[in-house]
Amino acid sequence: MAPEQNKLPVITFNTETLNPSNGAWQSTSHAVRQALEDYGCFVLATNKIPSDLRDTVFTLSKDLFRLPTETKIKNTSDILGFGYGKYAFMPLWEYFGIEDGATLEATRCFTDLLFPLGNNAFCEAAFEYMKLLSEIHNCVLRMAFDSYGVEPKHYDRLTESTLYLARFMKYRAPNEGEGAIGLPAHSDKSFLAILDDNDVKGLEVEMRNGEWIHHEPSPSTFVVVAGEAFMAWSNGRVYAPMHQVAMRTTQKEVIRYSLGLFSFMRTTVEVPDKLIEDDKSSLLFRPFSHLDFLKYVVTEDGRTSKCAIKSYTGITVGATVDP
Ligand SMILES: O=C(O)CCC(=O)C(=O)O
Ligand SMILES: [Fe+2]
Repeated sequence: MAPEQNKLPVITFNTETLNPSNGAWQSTSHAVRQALEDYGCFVLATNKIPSDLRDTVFTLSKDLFRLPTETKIKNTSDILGFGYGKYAFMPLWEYFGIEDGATLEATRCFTDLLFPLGNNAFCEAAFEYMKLLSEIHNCVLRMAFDSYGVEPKHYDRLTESTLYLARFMKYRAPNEGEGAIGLPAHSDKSFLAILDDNDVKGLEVEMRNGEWIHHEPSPSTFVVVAGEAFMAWSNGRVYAPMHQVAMRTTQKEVIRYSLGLFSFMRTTVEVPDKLIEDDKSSLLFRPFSHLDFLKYVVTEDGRTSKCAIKSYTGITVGATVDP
């Protein structure tokens, strides 16, 4: 599973790898864990999502962005990044979030709000697609947890409490004089994200050594990105990479659409004992409420911190005190 230089590792999920009693499950689980530790990110190749469903969701989601602004802004949320967003300082980027977006109920509420005359085709396709992404998400998590050898109760507790954010994003090409950055460099505050795009380049990921990988999209592949909450759960083993979206094109007609499913835990996130005992390392992150962490992220401290999760709940080990 060694990646080519300057490429993200590629991991395939198929019927063989997805059967836990098959040897391929174990080797794939280790590859997942390795990729999350080394890159915090990997390309997932799977045919679990039918290509016509994917095409339909991308086509129908374009309707969202054609709506008048007064309709778009009706999609609000108390949590930053969960509602509708378009900001003067990020002029290329626009997004809609659906809180609890892997459920039919929430997808229907969102659809009714934005399309009062109805848009059942969007609602059904978006729900079906996000539900499949949530299954892929759970599979990645289960593999990573298995590879760490933590008891299944840890997986059950977290996945039963998961709040999913489904996000629909659009990036336009820059006008003359505008920069290429659509979404500035950040690490995700989620546990894990599964991303997809309309095969238009743009996602760039920083490796541990500071070099940036420009991801080459392709149909039937997704990008899995670990967030800061996963890093804390793993006591710092999983890497939460900085990443950004850049529209490095002068062709005005190029538009990048992306879809993402981000997980947040409603229950306390804590490092399993096994991960401390294994290498006798010290606990680096106190147990924390993931949803409270999202409130911290928008405070002055949270916004200015180099790594929000470390300043929120990190424990400094072996700090020396100046005499
Ligand atoms: O559009 C993408 O591919 C990435 C989006 C992203 O990084 C985010 O929403 O946090
Ligand atoms: Fe992100």
